[in-house]
Amino acid sequence: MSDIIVLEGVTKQYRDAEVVSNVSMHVQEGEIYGFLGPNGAGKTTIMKMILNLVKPTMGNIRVFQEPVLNQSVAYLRQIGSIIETPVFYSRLSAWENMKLHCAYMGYYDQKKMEETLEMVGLSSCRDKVVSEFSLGMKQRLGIARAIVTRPRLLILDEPINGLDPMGIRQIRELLVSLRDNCGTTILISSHIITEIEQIADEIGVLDKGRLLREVSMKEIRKDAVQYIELELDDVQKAATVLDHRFPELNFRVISPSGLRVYGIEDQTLITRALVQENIGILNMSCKNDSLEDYFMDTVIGGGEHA
Ligand SMILES: Nc1ncnc2c1ncn2[C@@H]1O[C@H](COP(=O)(O)OP(=O)(O)OP(=O)(O)O)[C@@H](O)[C@H]1O
Repeated sequence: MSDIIVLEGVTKQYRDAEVVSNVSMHVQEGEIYGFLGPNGAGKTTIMKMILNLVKPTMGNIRVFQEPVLNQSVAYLRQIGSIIETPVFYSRLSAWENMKLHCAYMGYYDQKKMEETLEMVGLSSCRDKVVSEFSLGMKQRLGIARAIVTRPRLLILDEPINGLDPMGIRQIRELLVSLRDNCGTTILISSHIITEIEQIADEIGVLDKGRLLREVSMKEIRKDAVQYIELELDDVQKAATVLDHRFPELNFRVISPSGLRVYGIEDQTLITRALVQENIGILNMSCKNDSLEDYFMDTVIGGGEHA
């Protein structure tokens, strides 16, 4: 697979603030690349630079193997995007907005437009004016507009903002199907890490403008640590008991009622000890480290540069 987006040593400075610092990243053709980072990490700024909406202060960006600065507008015809909140002609209907967008992109395919509105669940509201749309409906329309031309590359900044659980699931399935059936490459940011975990092939973790990690989901799953999570009626007492009885045990209190025990095969030893001390076990489950754990460890641990 070839790289469809490459950033080399990209920095963006606004006055005296460096909001993106020396970022190098690679998005391969046909993959879903999940962009994670706390508020203000620089995700939107990087997406804007890829779309040539903002110029980098330093460094190189190549899209489809060509430097962005040398590209003609034609390269934008191969990209669908949502950056921040999508904006529409609010007095026009969903259908009219789609038509205008297609005309602007030099693409008119009525069947595809109908199919796309169906894919995002908006067929029944196609003639409604956008000013009467809810936030979630506008978000769906933004996604429809981004994918109607079946672009080679999709850049989606927080596309599931404001969607209800069914909408989130529909969009998740839609993105996976675009990757699997149309070979679309997708760069997506979201604060809903569990959603990214379900669809991404590669992850980039950004914090304070620096790319801390670039890693495949396969790699994250391979290294995922197994642990037992216990919900208890007295976590502090449980921690004292475990400390005394099993001095070598690796465990961590994670919330006022939760405790995690790592690297243990026989959980009965622990549960028996807790029950003997009259500690109530409200819930117990065996889990793997999630992408959220990886993200928290990377950002809070201030992981090394990718
Ligand atoms: N035009 C601008 N002028 C000055 N500073 C800016 C400008 N645009 C963004 N910034 C700053 O750049 C930093 C990164 O912003 P950016 O929107 O890229 O972050 P983000 O990771 O997308 O955040 P969020 O998850 O909150 O959307 C922020 O500190 C922001 O205030």
